[in-house]
Amino acid sequence: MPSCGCHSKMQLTGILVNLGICFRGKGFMVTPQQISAGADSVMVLSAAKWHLLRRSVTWGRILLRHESIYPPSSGFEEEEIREKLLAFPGGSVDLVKQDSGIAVLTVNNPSRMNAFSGSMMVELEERVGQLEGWMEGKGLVVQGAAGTFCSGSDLNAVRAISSPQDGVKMCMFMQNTLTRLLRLPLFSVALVEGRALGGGAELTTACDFRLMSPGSVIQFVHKHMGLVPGWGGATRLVGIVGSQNALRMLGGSLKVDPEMGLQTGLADGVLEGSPAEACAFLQAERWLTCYTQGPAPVIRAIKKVVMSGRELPLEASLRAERDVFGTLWGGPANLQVLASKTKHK
Ligand SMILES: CC[C@@H](C(=O)O)C(=O)SCCNC(=O)CCNC(=O)[C@H](O)C(C)(C)COP(=O)(O)OP(=O)(O)OC[C@H]1O[C@@H](n2cnc3c(N)ncnc32)[C@H](O)[C@@H]1OP(=O)(O)O
Repeated sequence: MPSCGCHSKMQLTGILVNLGICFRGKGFMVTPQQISAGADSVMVLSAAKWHLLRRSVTWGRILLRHESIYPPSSGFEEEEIREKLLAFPGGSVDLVKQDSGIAVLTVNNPSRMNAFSGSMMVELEERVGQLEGWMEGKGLVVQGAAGTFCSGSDLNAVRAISSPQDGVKMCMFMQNTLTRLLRLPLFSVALVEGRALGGGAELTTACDFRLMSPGSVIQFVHKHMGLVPGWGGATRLVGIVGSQNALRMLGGSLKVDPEMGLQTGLADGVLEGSPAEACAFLQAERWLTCYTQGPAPVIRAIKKVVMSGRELPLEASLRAERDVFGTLWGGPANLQVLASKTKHK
């Protein structure tokens, strides 16, 4: 059992406090004040608790601190990959943060059916970083420009990044970015118009929800490319539609239309007909607003606790839920409601 010497206790506790995770319980808790006073009240942890706690700290650090899912030891040198991708310019990924707390992220490369050039992959990571720092954010609509969603990687870039090593590096870069996108503490919806192909289909799975317009298609064309999803789309698809439907969609490279999307659960809603292109975004924004009405801290906390339930082992998730709860109990939103006549019609 690791001797939980004072230094490591302080180190561990420091990590917990740094993560804003303060456990309360029998002898098990140190307050930030105690830490600054050189706490020695952190009890020696049992081996099992030490392992569990370390894992939950690791989990918590990755979930809450936007850390990379690939450490440098896995060959993921983010700066090196970024430089390689910037060698393939074209298009843009645009972000508008609205006062309503709902942001709009647009994959903008219409001459290429919104295919991701290398520089757009870098821009996507930068936009996700901006959203991670947007404390007022409650919702996000991800869309494509010019009435179509995204046709995956730019094939010109794909042909140029053809070595397995570079392909895997691009894969890790996009997996990391899309995982952080999905973990944003806000409700995200992919507004699918036209086609979402290949990596574009994978991008839809990195949002909490998907809304499809009439005639739109989500298609995992990877098999036709001699590939499997590489941006994390297969992993997320299984969680969304289940393994059988995932096998069908990937193995059959099925063209998922709005009807099949609703049947399988890949689509959470279908937009109304023409002039769809005129108000598709407004419909999506209105749909999202049903879930993002309310104080930003509460909306963001809801996403955090659901994310913990989705990704963490039971006890770590319960602890994360408790800590998020602790940030709201007795907070402004809670006290304001308690001060009024509380009735939920
Ligand atoms: C991990 C997955 C990831 C990867 O492996 O790296 C991928 O996503 S691989 C790419 C997967 N995507 C595709 O294979 C889609 C290829 N494109 C098409 O099938 C069709 O273009 C379309 C999307 C079905 C649209 O067809 P259509 O309406 O007939 O329009 P065009 O074909 O004429 O396209 C207009 C214009 O756009 C260019 N284009 C379209 N998609 C891409 C792309 N992915 N990369 C680069 N360029 C693309 C297309 O070449 C046309 O350009 P011009 O020929 O210059 O007019």
